[in-house]
Amino acid sequence: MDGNRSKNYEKKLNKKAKRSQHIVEKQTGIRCTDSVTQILAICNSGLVNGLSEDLVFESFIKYGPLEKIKMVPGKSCAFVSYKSLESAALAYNNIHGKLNIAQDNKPLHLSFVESFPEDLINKYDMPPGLLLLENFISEEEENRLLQLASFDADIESTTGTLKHRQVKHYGYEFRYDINNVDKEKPLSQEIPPDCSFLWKRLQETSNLFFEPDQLTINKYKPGQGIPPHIDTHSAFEDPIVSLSMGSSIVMEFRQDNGSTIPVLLKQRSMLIMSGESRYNWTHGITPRKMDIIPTETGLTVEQRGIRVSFTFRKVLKGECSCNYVNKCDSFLRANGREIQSHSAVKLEKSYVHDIYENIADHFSDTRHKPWPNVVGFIDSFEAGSVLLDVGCGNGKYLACNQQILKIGCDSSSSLVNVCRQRSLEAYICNCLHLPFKDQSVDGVISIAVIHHLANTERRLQAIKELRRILKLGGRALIYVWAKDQYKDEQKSTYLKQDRRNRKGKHLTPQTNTDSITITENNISLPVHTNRTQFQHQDVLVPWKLKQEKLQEGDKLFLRFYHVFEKGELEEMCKDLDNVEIVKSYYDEGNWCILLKKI
Ligand SMILES: O=C(O)CCC(=O)C(=O)O
Ligand SMILES: [Fe+2]
Ligand SMILES: [Zn+2]
Repeated sequence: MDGNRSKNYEKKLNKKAKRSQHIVEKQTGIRCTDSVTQILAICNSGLVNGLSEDLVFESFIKYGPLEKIKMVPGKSCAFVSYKSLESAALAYNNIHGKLNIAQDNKPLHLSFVESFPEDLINKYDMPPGLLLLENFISEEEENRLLQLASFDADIESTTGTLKHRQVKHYGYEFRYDINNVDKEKPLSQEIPPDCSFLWKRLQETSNLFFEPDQLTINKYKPGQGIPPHIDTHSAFEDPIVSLSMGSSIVMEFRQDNGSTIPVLLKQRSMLIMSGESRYNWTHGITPRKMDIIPTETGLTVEQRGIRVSFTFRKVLKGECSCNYVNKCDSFLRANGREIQSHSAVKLEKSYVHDIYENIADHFSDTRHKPWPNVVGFIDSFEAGSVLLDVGCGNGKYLACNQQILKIGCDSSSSLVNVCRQRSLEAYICNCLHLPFKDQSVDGVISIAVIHHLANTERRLQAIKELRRILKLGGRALIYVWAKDQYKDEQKSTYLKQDRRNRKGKHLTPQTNTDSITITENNISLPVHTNRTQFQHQDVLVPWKLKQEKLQEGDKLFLRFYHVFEKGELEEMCKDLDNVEIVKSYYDEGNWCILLKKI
Protein backbone atom coordinates (compact mmCIF):
# COMPACT_ATOMS: atom_id res chain seq x y z
CA MET A 1 0.00 0.00 0.00
CA ASP A 2 2.56 2.47 1.25
CA GLY A 3 4.99 1.56 -1.48
CA ASN A 4 2.31 2.15 -4.03
CA ARG A 5 1.38 5.50 -2.65
CA SER A 6 4.95 6.75 -2.63
CA LYS A 7 5.49 5.44 -6.14
CA ASN A 8 2.44 7.32 -7.23
CA TYR A 9 3.60 10.38 -5.39
CA GLU A 10 6.97 10.18 -7.06
CA LYS A 11 5.41 9.82 -10.48
CA LYS A 12 3.26 12.87 -9.93
CA LEU A 13 6.16 14.83 -8.48
CA ASN A 14 8.34 14.01 -11.47
CA LYS A 15 5.68 15.12 -13.86
CA LYS A 16 5.22 18.43 -12.06
CA ALA A 17 8.96 18.91 -11.69
CA LYS A 18 9.51 18.34 -15.41
CA ARG A 19 6.94 21.02 -16.15
CA SER A 20 8.57 23.58 -13.88
CA GLN A 21 12.03 22.69 -15.22
CA HIS A 22 10.78 23.49 -18.65
CA ILE A 23 9.61 26.91 -17.49
CA VAL A 24 12.98 27.67 -15.90
CA GLU A 25 14.75 26.76 -19.12
CA LYS A 26 12.43 28.95 -21.11
CA GLN A 27 12.63 31.90 -18.78
CA THR A 28 16.35 31.95 -18.06
CA GLY A 29 18.00 29.96 -20.83
CA ILE A 30 19.75 27.85 -18.19
CA ARG A 31 19.73 24.14 -19.06
CA CYS A 32 18.51 21.56 -16.59
CA THR A 33 20.33 18.25 -16.43
CA ASP A 34 19.86 14.79 -14.91
CA SER A 35 23.49 14.52 -13.86
CA VAL A 36 24.64 15.88 -10.54
CA THR A 37 26.18 19.36 -10.73
CA GLN A 38 27.12 21.92 -8.07
CA ILE A 39 24.28 24.16 -9.12
CA LEU A 40 20.62 23.69 -8.28
CA ALA A 41 17.64 25.51 -9.66
CA ILE A 42 14.56 26.01 -7.53
CA CYS A 43 12.07 25.59 -10.33
CA ASN A 44 8.71 26.38 -8.80
CA SER A 45 9.29 29.26 -6.44
CA GLY A 46 11.09 32.57 -6.31
CA LEU A 47 10.76 36.20 -5.39
CA VAL A 48 7.33 36.52 -7.00
CA ASN A 49 5.97 33.75 -4.78
CA GLY A 50 7.32 35.42 -1.68
CA LEU A 51 10.35 33.15 -1.35
CA SER A 52 13.12 35.17 0.24
CA GLU A 53 16.86 34.89 -0.15
CA ASP A 54 17.07 34.45 3.62
CA LEU A 55 14.86 31.41 3.57
CA VAL A 56 16.75 29.89 0.65
CA PHE A 57 20.01 30.47 2.47
CA GLU A 58 18.70 29.00 5.71
CA SER A 59 17.28 25.93 4.00
CA PHE A 60 20.23 25.15 1.75
CA ILE A 61 23.21 25.95 4.01
CA LYS A 62 22.30 22.86 6.06
CA TYR A 63 23.76 20.61 3.37
CA GLY A 64 27.14 22.25 2.90
CA PRO A 65 28.96 25.49 2.16
CA LEU A 66 27.28 27.66 -0.44
CA GLU A 67 28.95 29.63 -3.17
CA LYS A 68 26.19 31.82 -4.53
CA ILE A 69 22.46 32.39 -4.44
CA LYS A 70 20.62 34.08 -7.26
CA MET A 71 17.03 35.17 -6.83
CA VAL A 72 15.67 36.03 -10.27
CA PRO A 73 13.63 39.24 -10.17
CA GLY A 74 10.07 38.80 -11.37
CA LYS A 75 10.37 35.05 -11.87
CA SER A 76 9.30 32.04 -9.91
CA CYS A 77 12.72 30.44 -9.80
CA ALA A 78 16.05 30.83 -8.03
CA PHE A 79 19.54 29.33 -8.23
CA VAL A 80 21.87 28.03 -5.56
CA SER A 81 25.42 26.91 -6.12
CA TYR A 82 27.38 24.76 -3.69
CA LYS A 83 31.10 24.43 -3.23
CA SER A 84 30.95 20.69 -3.86
CA LEU A 85 28.97 18.14 -5.80
CA GLU A 86 28.35 16.16 -2.61
CA SER A 87 26.60 19.05 -0.91
CA ALA A 88 24.48 19.73 -3.96
CA ALA A 89 23.44 16.08 -4.17
CA LEU A 90 22.68 16.00 -0.46
CA ALA A 91 20.54 19.12 -0.79
CA TYR A 92 18.70 17.67 -3.78
CA ASN A 93 17.88 14.46 -1.92
CA ASN A 94 16.64 16.27 1.14
CA ILE A 95 14.78 19.16 -0.42
CA HIS A 96 13.35 18.14 -3.78
CA GLY A 97 9.67 17.30 -3.29
CA LYS A 98 10.14 17.31 0.49
CA LEU A 99 10.68 20.81 1.80
CA ASN A 100 7.36 22.62 1.85
CA ILE A 101 8.33 26.23 1.36
CA ALA A 102 6.98 26.92 -2.14
CA GLN A 103 3.74 28.88 -2.52
CA ASP A 104 0.86 27.61 -0.36
CA ASN A 105 3.32 25.41 1.52
CA LYS A 106 3.86 23.18 -1.48
CA PRO A 107 7.15 21.28 -1.76
CA LEU A 108 10.04 22.79 -3.69
CA HIS A 109 10.98 21.29 -7.02
CA LEU A 110 14.70 21.27 -7.68
CA SER A 111 16.82 20.45 -10.66
CA PHE A 112 20.53 20.29 -11.29
CA VAL A 113 21.51 22.82 -13.92
CA GLU A 114 24.49 23.21 -16.22
CA SER A 115 25.43 26.79 -15.39
CA PHE A 116 24.81 29.62 -13.00
CA PRO A 117 22.82 32.55 -14.43
CA GLU A 118 25.65 35.07 -14.10
CA ASP A 119 24.59 37.28 -16.91
CA LEU A 120 21.05 37.85 -15.63
CA ILE A 121 22.76 40.45 -13.51
CA ASN A 122 26.04 40.17 -11.79
CA LYS A 123 25.51 40.51 -8.10
CA TYR A 124 28.69 42.45 -7.67
CA ASP A 125 28.13 44.96 -10.45
CA MET A 126 27.21 48.46 -9.42
CA PRO A 127 24.33 50.46 -10.82
CA PRO A 128 25.64 53.09 -13.26
CA GLY A 129 26.69 56.27 -11.49
CA LEU A 130 27.12 54.65 -8.10
CA LEU A 131 30.40 54.91 -6.28
CA LEU A 132 31.31 53.37 -2.94
CA LEU A 133 34.35 54.59 -1.05
CA GLU A 134 35.27 52.13 1.69
CA ASN A 135 37.10 53.19 4.84
CA PHE A 136 36.24 56.77 4.05
CA ILE A 137 36.59 57.79 7.69
CA SER A 138 38.59 56.47 10.64
CA GLU A 139 37.08 54.82 13.71
CA GLU A 140 37.85 57.92 15.69
CA GLU A 141 36.04 60.14 13.22
CA GLU A 142 33.16 57.70 13.22
CA ASN A 143 32.83 57.95 16.99
CA ARG A 144 32.96 61.71 16.85
CA LEU A 145 30.20 61.90 14.24
CA LEU A 146 28.07 59.34 16.04
CA GLN A 147 28.01 61.59 19.09
CA LEU A 148 26.28 64.20 16.96
CA ALA A 149 23.61 61.69 16.23
CA SER A 150 22.43 60.93 19.75
CA PHE A 151 18.69 60.98 19.39
CA ASP A 152 17.90 60.75 23.08
CA ALA A 153 16.97 63.97 24.76
CA ASP A 154 16.27 66.30 21.89
CA ILE A 155 12.72 65.69 20.84
CA GLU A 156 11.97 68.59 18.57
CA SER A 157 10.16 69.18 15.36
CA THR A 158 13.11 68.24 13.22
CA THR A 159 13.35 64.85 14.87
CA GLY A 160 10.90 62.07 14.38
CA THR A 161 10.41 58.38 14.68
CA LEU A 162 9.12 56.93 11.45
CA LYS A 163 7.59 53.53 11.45
CA HIS A 164 10.83 52.05 10.31
CA ARG A 165 13.55 54.17 11.82
CA GLN A 166 14.55 57.38 13.57
CA VAL A 167 15.40 60.48 11.58
CA LYS A 168 16.83 63.91 12.22
CA HIS A 169 17.23 66.79 9.79
CA TYR A 170 19.60 69.72 9.49
CA GLY A 171 19.54 72.65 7.10
CA TYR A 172 16.11 71.80 5.73
CA GLU A 173 13.52 69.38 6.98
CA PHE A 174 12.74 66.60 4.59
CA ARG A 175 8.97 66.20 4.83
CA TYR A 176 7.86 62.63 4.27
CA ASP A 177 4.24 63.75 3.77
CA ILE A 178 5.05 65.75 0.64
CA ASN A 179 8.29 63.94 -0.20
CA ASN A 180 10.08 67.22 -0.50
CA VAL A 181 11.74 69.96 1.49
CA ASP A 182 10.10 73.29 2.17
CA LYS A 183 12.62 75.37 0.29
CA GLU A 184 11.33 78.63 1.77
CA LYS A 185 11.81 77.43 5.32
CA PRO A 186 15.38 76.52 6.17
CA LEU A 187 15.90 75.20 9.69
CA SER A 188 17.80 77.25 12.22
CA GLN A 189 20.04 74.24 12.77
CA GLU A 190 22.45 73.99 9.89
CA ILE A 191 24.69 71.03 9.11
CA PRO A 192 27.10 70.76 12.05
CA PRO A 193 30.53 72.20 11.12
CA ASP A 194 32.11 68.97 12.38
CA CYS A 195 31.00 67.39 9.11
CA SER A 196 32.89 69.79 6.85
CA PHE A 197 36.02 67.68 6.67
CA LEU A 198 33.96 65.18 4.65
CA TRP A 199 33.63 67.45 1.58
CA LYS A 200 37.30 68.30 1.68
CA ARG A 201 38.07 64.62 1.66
CA LEU A 202 35.66 63.99 -1.20
CA GLN A 203 37.48 66.60 -3.17
CA GLU A 204 40.92 65.21 -2.36
CA THR A 205 40.15 61.57 -2.88
CA SER A 206 37.62 61.67 -5.70
CA ASN A 207 37.86 65.11 -7.20
CA LEU A 208 34.25 65.66 -6.26
CA PHE A 209 33.18 69.21 -5.51
CA PHE A 210 30.13 69.01 -3.34
CA GLU A 211 28.82 71.33 -0.68
CA PRO A 212 25.57 70.13 0.79
CA ASP A 213 23.11 72.27 2.71
CA GLN A 214 20.87 69.50 3.96
CA LEU A 215 21.62 66.54 6.23
CA THR A 216 19.32 63.71 7.19
CA ILE A 217 20.50 61.36 9.88
CA ASN A 218 18.81 57.97 9.81
CA LYS A 219 19.13 55.52 12.65
CA TYR A 220 18.18 51.93 11.93
CA LYS A 221 17.84 49.28 14.60
CA PRO A 222 18.29 45.69 13.43
CA GLY A 223 15.03 44.76 11.72
CA GLN A 224 14.40 48.29 10.47
CA GLY A 225 14.84 49.61 6.95
CA ILE A 226 13.74 52.16 4.42
CA PRO A 227 11.24 51.38 1.63
CA PRO A 228 12.57 51.49 -1.93
CA HIS A 229 12.41 55.04 -3.27
CA ILE A 230 14.04 57.62 -5.46
CA ASP A 231 14.86 60.84 -3.67
CA THR A 232 12.48 63.38 -5.23
CA HIS A 233 14.16 64.89 -8.25
CA SER A 234 12.94 68.41 -7.67
CA ALA A 235 14.09 68.37 -4.04
CA PHE A 236 17.82 67.80 -4.43
CA GLU A 237 20.68 68.19 -6.83
CA ASP A 238 22.90 65.39 -8.05
CA PRO A 239 24.79 63.77 -6.28
CA ILE A 240 23.45 62.46 -2.99
CA VAL A 241 26.04 61.07 -0.62
CA SER A 242 25.53 58.83 2.36
CA LEU A 243 27.98 57.89 5.09
CA SER A 244 27.41 54.57 6.88
CA MET A 245 28.32 54.20 10.52
CA GLY A 246 27.79 51.82 13.41
CA SER A 247 27.04 48.74 11.37
CA SER A 248 27.28 47.50 7.81
CA ILE A 249 24.08 46.95 5.90
CA VAL A 250 22.92 45.84 2.47
CA MET A 251 21.18 48.47 0.36
CA GLU A 252 19.21 47.30 -2.64
CA PHE A 253 19.20 49.21 -5.89
CA ARG A 254 16.39 48.35 -8.26
CA GLN A 255 15.70 49.13 -11.87
CA ASP A 256 12.30 49.27 -13.58
CA ASN A 257 12.68 45.82 -15.04
CA GLY A 258 12.94 44.44 -11.52
CA SER A 259 16.62 43.64 -11.58
CA THR A 260 18.10 44.32 -8.22
CA ILE A 261 21.67 44.93 -7.16
CA PRO A 262 22.44 44.52 -3.49
CA VAL A 263 25.26 46.80 -2.41
CA LEU A 264 27.03 46.13 0.86
CA LEU A 265 27.50 49.44 2.62
CA LYS A 266 30.34 48.74 4.99
CA GLN A 267 30.68 50.60 8.23
CA ARG A 268 32.63 53.85 7.60
CA SER A 269 32.02 53.76 3.85
CA MET A 270 30.80 56.68 1.79
CA LEU A 271 28.18 56.05 -0.90
CA ILE A 272 27.86 58.47 -3.79
CA MET A 273 24.69 58.26 -5.84
CA SER A 274 24.73 60.20 -9.04
CA GLY A 275 23.40 60.01 -12.60
CA GLU A 276 21.32 56.96 -13.31
CA SER A 277 21.70 55.52 -9.83
CA ARG A 278 20.38 58.77 -8.33
CA TYR A 279 17.60 59.51 -10.81
CA ASN A 280 16.47 56.24 -12.30
CA TRP A 281 17.06 53.46 -9.73
CA THR A 282 15.29 53.07 -6.44
CA HIS A 283 17.31 52.45 -3.32
CA GLY A 284 16.06 50.88 -0.15
CA ILE A 285 16.96 48.75 2.82
CA THR A 286 14.93 45.63 3.51
CA PRO A 287 13.85 45.55 7.13
CA ARG A 288 15.54 42.48 8.55
CA LYS A 289 17.91 41.53 11.31
CA MET A 290 20.68 40.07 9.18
CA ASP A 291 22.21 40.33 5.75
CA ILE A 292 23.60 37.65 3.52
CA ILE A 293 26.97 38.81 2.30
CA PRO A 294 29.57 37.40 -0.05
CA THR A 295 33.08 36.74 1.29
CA GLU A 296 36.21 35.18 -0.21
CA THR A 297 35.02 31.74 0.80
CA GLY A 298 31.32 31.99 -0.01
CA LEU A 299 28.20 33.45 1.48
CA THR A 300 27.80 34.19 5.14
CA VAL A 301 25.21 35.77 7.31
CA GLU A 302 26.03 38.89 9.21
CA GLN A 303 23.83 40.11 12.04
CA ARG A 304 22.97 43.78 11.77
CA GLY A 305 23.80 46.21 14.54
CA ILE A 306 22.50 49.73 14.96
CA ARG A 307 23.35 51.64 11.79
CA VAL A 308 23.47 55.40 11.61
CA SER A 309 23.71 57.04 8.23
CA PHE A 310 24.40 60.66 7.40
CA THR A 311 22.83 61.52 4.05
CA PHE A 312 24.06 64.81 2.67
CA ARG A 313 22.18 66.58 -0.09
CA LYS A 314 22.03 69.97 -1.73
CA VAL A 315 18.58 71.48 -2.06
CA LEU A 316 17.74 72.20 -5.69
CA LYS A 317 16.80 75.74 -6.58
CA GLY A 318 14.09 75.61 -9.23
CA GLU A 319 12.96 72.54 -11.14
CA CYS A 320 14.79 69.38 -12.15
CA SER A 321 15.93 69.23 -15.75
CA CYS A 322 17.17 65.66 -15.90
CA ASN A 323 16.60 63.33 -18.81
CA TYR A 324 15.01 60.61 -16.71
CA VAL A 325 11.58 62.00 -17.45
CA ASN A 326 9.74 58.89 -16.34
CA LYS A 327 10.91 59.38 -12.77
CA CYS A 328 10.97 63.14 -12.75
CA ASP A 329 8.31 64.93 -10.71
CA SER A 330 9.31 68.26 -12.31
CA PHE A 331 8.75 66.83 -15.78
CA LEU A 332 5.47 65.23 -14.79
CA ARG A 333 4.12 68.41 -13.27
CA ALA A 334 5.01 70.39 -16.35
CA ASN A 335 3.35 67.82 -18.58
CA GLY A 336 0.46 66.93 -16.35
CA ARG A 337 -1.82 69.72 -17.51
CA GLU A 338 -5.38 69.12 -18.60
CA ILE A 339 -5.36 67.31 -21.91
CA GLN A 340 -6.58 69.52 -24.78
CA SER A 341 -9.73 68.48 -26.65
CA HIS A 342 -8.15 67.53 -29.95
CA SER A 343 -5.54 65.44 -28.17
CA ALA A 344 -8.22 63.91 -25.98
CA VAL A 345 -10.09 62.57 -29.00
CA LYS A 346 -6.96 60.95 -30.41
CA LEU A 347 -5.95 59.60 -27.04
CA GLU A 348 -9.34 57.99 -26.48
CA LYS A 349 -9.25 56.47 -29.94
CA SER A 350 -5.79 54.90 -29.54
CA TYR A 351 -5.84 54.14 -25.85
CA VAL A 352 -9.48 53.26 -25.24
CA HIS A 353 -11.54 52.40 -28.34
CA ASP A 354 -8.85 50.59 -30.33
CA ILE A 355 -7.65 48.75 -27.26
CA TYR A 356 -11.09 47.43 -26.36
CA GLU A 357 -11.53 46.18 -29.93
CA ASN A 358 -8.27 44.28 -29.53
CA ILE A 359 -8.85 42.82 -26.12
CA ALA A 360 -12.64 42.39 -26.38
CA ASP A 361 -12.70 38.58 -26.19
CA HIS A 362 -10.33 38.32 -23.32
CA PHE A 363 -11.91 41.28 -21.58
CA SER A 364 -15.29 39.64 -21.92
CA ASP A 365 -13.96 36.36 -20.50
CA THR A 366 -12.85 38.16 -17.37
CA ARG A 367 -16.04 40.14 -16.76
CA HIS A 368 -18.79 37.92 -15.46
CA LYS A 369 -19.59 38.92 -11.95
CA PRO A 370 -21.97 41.86 -11.71
CA TRP A 371 -21.25 44.15 -8.76
CA PRO A 372 -23.95 43.71 -6.07
CA ASN A 373 -24.68 47.41 -5.56
CA VAL A 374 -25.21 47.91 -9.29
CA VAL A 375 -27.54 44.93 -9.41
CA GLY A 376 -29.39 46.40 -6.43
CA PHE A 377 -29.88 49.60 -8.40
CA ILE A 378 -31.17 47.76 -11.47
CA ASP A 379 -33.52 45.70 -9.33
CA SER A 380 -34.96 48.87 -7.80
CA PHE A 381 -36.85 49.77 -11.01
CA GLU A 382 -40.52 48.99 -11.47
CA ALA A 383 -41.61 46.39 -13.96
CA GLY A 384 -41.79 47.84 -17.46
CA SER A 385 -39.18 50.53 -16.87
CA VAL A 386 -36.56 51.26 -19.53
CA LEU A 387 -32.92 51.13 -18.49
CA LEU A 388 -29.90 52.04 -20.59
CA ASP A 389 -26.43 50.67 -19.86
CA VAL A 390 -23.94 53.10 -21.37
CA GLY A 391 -20.68 51.22 -21.88
CA CYS A 392 -22.32 47.84 -21.47
CA GLY A 393 -19.21 45.78 -22.35
CA ASN A 394 -20.16 42.13 -22.65
CA GLY A 395 -23.62 42.87 -21.27
CA LYS A 396 -23.22 41.47 -17.79
CA TYR A 397 -25.84 43.91 -16.44
CA LEU A 398 -28.23 43.44 -19.37
CA ALA A 399 -29.04 39.99 -18.07
CA CYS A 400 -30.29 41.28 -14.68
CA ASN A 401 -33.89 42.09 -13.68
CA GLN A 402 -36.17 40.40 -16.21
CA GLN A 403 -39.05 42.76 -15.35
CA ILE A 404 -37.59 45.76 -17.13
CA LEU A 405 -36.43 46.59 -20.65
CA LYS A 406 -32.67 46.90 -20.84
CA ILE A 407 -30.68 48.32 -23.71
CA GLY A 408 -26.92 48.44 -23.85
CA CYS A 409 -24.51 50.51 -25.85
CA ASP A 410 -20.75 50.48 -26.19
CA SER A 411 -18.16 52.02 -28.43
CA SER A 412 -16.59 48.62 -29.09
CA SER A 413 -18.21 46.70 -31.94
CA SER A 414 -16.57 43.50 -30.72
CA LEU A 415 -18.16 43.86 -27.31
CA VAL A 416 -21.52 44.76 -28.82
CA ASN A 417 -21.22 41.57 -30.87
CA VAL A 418 -20.61 39.57 -27.71
CA CYS A 419 -23.88 41.00 -26.35
CA ARG A 420 -25.77 40.15 -29.51
CA GLN A 421 -24.46 36.60 -29.48
CA ARG A 422 -25.93 36.36 -26.02
CA SER A 423 -29.26 37.68 -27.39
CA LEU A 424 -28.95 40.93 -25.52
CA GLU A 425 -30.01 44.24 -26.97
CA ALA A 426 -26.97 46.42 -27.69
CA TYR A 427 -25.84 49.15 -30.06
CA ILE A 428 -22.59 50.80 -30.99
CA CYS A 429 -22.27 54.41 -29.97
CA ASN A 430 -20.07 56.92 -28.20
CA CYS A 431 -21.11 57.92 -24.69
CA LEU A 432 -20.72 61.60 -25.60
CA HIS A 433 -23.53 61.37 -28.17
CA LEU A 434 -26.19 58.92 -27.15
CA PRO A 435 -28.64 58.02 -29.93
CA PHE A 436 -31.62 58.45 -27.62
CA LYS A 437 -34.26 61.13 -27.39
CA ASP A 438 -34.39 63.58 -24.50
CA GLN A 439 -36.24 62.22 -21.47
CA SER A 440 -36.68 58.75 -22.90
CA VAL A 441 -35.43 56.36 -20.21
CA ASP A 442 -36.23 55.66 -16.56
CA GLY A 443 -32.77 54.67 -15.58
CA VAL A 444 -29.24 54.67 -16.81
CA ILE A 445 -26.01 53.14 -15.58
CA SER A 446 -22.50 54.19 -16.52
CA ILE A 447 -20.17 51.69 -14.93
CA ALA A 448 -16.44 52.17 -15.41
CA VAL A 449 -16.83 54.35 -18.49
CA ILE A 450 -16.35 58.01 -17.70
CA HIS A 451 -12.83 57.44 -16.35
CA HIS A 452 -11.84 56.59 -19.95
CA LEU A 453 -12.51 60.16 -21.09
CA ALA A 454 -9.38 62.25 -21.28
CA ASN A 455 -10.39 65.62 -19.89
CA THR A 456 -12.85 67.18 -17.48
CA GLU A 457 -14.91 68.82 -20.17
CA ARG A 458 -15.55 65.50 -21.87
CA ARG A 459 -16.25 63.69 -18.62
CA LEU A 460 -18.80 66.36 -17.77
CA GLN A 461 -20.29 66.10 -21.25
CA ALA A 462 -20.81 62.36 -20.70
CA ILE A 463 -22.68 63.02 -17.45
CA LYS A 464 -24.81 65.65 -19.17
CA GLU A 465 -25.75 63.11 -21.84
CA LEU A 466 -26.99 60.76 -19.12
CA ARG A 467 -29.00 63.60 -17.66
CA ARG A 468 -30.47 64.51 -21.05
CA ILE A 469 -31.96 61.12 -21.81
CA LEU A 470 -33.43 60.61 -18.33
CA LYS A 471 -37.13 61.15 -17.79
CA LEU A 472 -38.08 63.43 -14.91
CA GLY A 473 -37.63 61.42 -11.74
CA GLY A 474 -35.36 59.01 -13.58
CA ARG A 475 -32.13 57.90 -11.94
CA ALA A 476 -28.52 57.46 -13.06
CA LEU A 477 -25.81 55.40 -11.38
CA ILE A 478 -22.20 56.27 -12.20
CA TYR A 479 -19.07 54.33 -11.21
CA VAL A 480 -15.55 55.56 -11.85
CA TRP A 481 -12.22 54.19 -10.73
CA ALA A 482 -10.77 55.78 -7.61
CA LYS A 483 -7.19 56.98 -7.39
CA ASP A 484 -7.15 55.79 -3.81
CA GLN A 485 -7.45 52.03 -3.67
CA TYR A 486 -7.45 51.97 0.11
CA LYS A 487 -10.56 52.59 2.15
CA ASP A 488 -10.47 52.60 5.92
CA GLU A 489 -7.06 50.94 5.71
CA GLN A 490 -8.59 48.17 3.61
CA LYS A 491 -7.20 47.29 0.24
CA SER A 492 -9.61 47.22 -2.67
CA THR A 493 -10.07 43.95 -4.53
CA TYR A 494 -7.81 45.40 -7.21
CA LEU A 495 -4.90 45.72 -4.80
CA LYS A 496 -5.64 42.42 -3.10
CA GLN A 497 -5.15 40.64 -6.39
CA ASP A 498 -1.49 41.55 -6.24
CA ARG A 499 0.25 38.25 -5.61
CA ARG A 500 2.95 40.05 -3.70
CA ASN A 501 0.35 41.52 -1.40
CA ARG A 502 -1.59 38.38 -0.70
CA LYS A 503 0.13 37.34 2.43
CA GLY A 504 -0.12 40.86 3.73
CA LYS A 505 3.63 41.21 3.58
CA HIS A 506 3.61 44.65 2.07
CA LEU A 507 1.41 46.70 4.29
CA THR A 508 2.54 49.89 2.69
CA PRO A 509 1.67 50.47 -0.95
CA GLN A 510 4.30 49.48 -3.45
CA THR A 511 6.45 52.42 -4.36
CA ASN A 512 6.09 54.10 -7.65
CA THR A 513 7.95 52.39 -10.39
CA ASP A 514 5.73 53.83 -13.10
CA SER A 515 7.39 54.47 -16.41
CA ILE A 516 6.31 56.95 -19.05
CA THR A 517 4.82 56.47 -22.47
CA ILE A 518 4.79 59.36 -24.88
CA THR A 519 1.70 59.04 -27.04
CA GLU A 520 1.56 59.82 -30.77
CA ASN A 521 0.35 63.32 -30.04
CA ASN A 522 3.15 63.93 -27.61
CA ILE A 523 1.36 63.57 -24.34
CA SER A 524 3.50 61.96 -21.65
CA LEU A 525 1.58 59.58 -19.53
CA PRO A 526 2.83 57.39 -16.72
CA VAL A 527 2.29 53.68 -17.22
CA HIS A 528 0.70 52.42 -14.07
CA THR A 529 2.09 49.36 -12.29
CA ASN A 530 -0.87 47.03 -11.99
CA ARG A 531 -2.16 46.05 -8.56
CA THR A 532 -0.51 49.02 -6.89
CA GLN A 533 -1.81 52.33 -5.63
CA PHE A 534 -2.17 54.97 -8.32
CA GLN A 535 0.50 57.62 -8.30
CA HIS A 536 -1.08 59.89 -10.91
CA GLN A 537 -4.59 60.73 -12.07
CA ASP A 538 -4.08 60.43 -15.83
CA VAL A 539 -2.45 57.09 -16.46
CA LEU A 540 -2.06 54.25 -18.90
CA VAL A 541 -2.99 50.92 -17.40
CA PRO A 542 -1.49 47.78 -18.95
CA TRP A 543 -3.75 44.96 -20.06
CA LYS A 544 -2.01 41.63 -20.35
CA LEU A 545 -3.55 38.95 -22.47
CA LYS A 546 -3.47 35.61 -20.71
CA GLN A 547 -0.31 33.66 -21.45
CA GLU A 548 -1.95 31.03 -23.60
CA LYS A 549 -3.49 33.68 -25.80
CA LEU A 550 -0.30 35.65 -26.11
CA GLN A 551 1.05 35.29 -29.57
CA GLU A 552 4.44 36.18 -30.94
CA GLY A 553 4.49 39.89 -31.63
CA ASP A 554 1.57 40.62 -29.32
CA LYS A 555 2.13 43.79 -27.44
CA LEU A 556 1.05 44.88 -24.06
CA PHE A 557 -2.15 46.89 -24.38
CA LEU A 558 -2.36 50.19 -22.58
CA ARG A 559 -5.68 51.74 -21.67
CA PHE A 560 -6.10 55.37 -20.74
CA TYR A 561 -7.71 56.11 -17.38
CA HIS A 562 -8.41 59.23 -15.44
CA VAL A 563 -8.69 57.93 -11.88
CA PHE A 564 -10.82 60.09 -9.63
CA GLU A 565 -9.81 61.84 -6.47
CA LYS A 566 -12.15 61.69 -3.50
CA GLY A 567 -14.98 64.21 -4.00
CA GLU A 568 -14.13 64.86 -7.64
CA LEU A 569 -17.21 63.15 -9.05
CA GLU A 570 -19.50 64.96 -6.61
CA GLU A 571 -17.81 68.23 -7.41
CA MET A 572 -18.64 67.69 -11.08
CA CYS A 573 -22.30 66.92 -10.41
CA LYS A 574 -23.16 69.27 -7.61
CA ASP A 575 -23.69 72.35 -9.78
CA LEU A 576 -25.47 70.58 -12.63
CA ASP A 577 -28.97 71.87 -13.27
CA ASN A 578 -31.92 69.50 -13.16
CA VAL A 579 -30.24 66.78 -11.16
CA GLU A 580 -29.83 66.10 -7.50
CA ILE A 581 -27.28 63.88 -5.86
CA VAL A 582 -29.19 61.11 -4.09
CA LYS A 583 -26.08 59.50 -2.67
CA SER A 584 -22.41 59.09 -3.27
CA TYR A 585 -20.20 56.33 -1.95
CA TYR A 586 -17.03 54.30 -2.35
CA ASP A 587 -17.42 50.74 -3.58
CA GLU A 588 -14.46 48.41 -4.07
CA GLY A 589 -12.02 50.94 -5.43
CA ASN A 590 -14.64 53.05 -7.24
CA TRP A 591 -16.24 56.39 -6.53
CA CYS A 592 -19.97 56.09 -7.16
CA ILE A 593 -22.81 58.54 -7.43
CA LEU A 594 -26.55 58.16 -7.73
CA LEU A 595 -28.28 61.07 -9.50
CA LYS A 596 -31.96 61.87 -9.89
CA LYS A 597 -33.38 64.03 -12.66
CA ILE A 598 -35.51 66.84 -11.25
O1 LIG B 1 20.35 55.32 5.13
C1 LIG B 1 20.82 55.63 4.02
O2 LIG B 1 21.97 55.42 3.71
C2 LIG B 1 19.93 56.22 2.99
C3 LIG B 1 18.82 57.08 3.48
C4 LIG B 1 17.97 57.53 2.36
O3 LIG B 1 17.91 56.95 1.30
C5 LIG B 1 17.09 58.72 2.49
O4 LIG B 1 16.97 59.26 3.59
O5 LIG B 1 16.52 59.14 1.47
FE1 LIG C 1 17.10 58.13 -0.30
ZN1 LIG D 1 14.37 64.91 -12.68
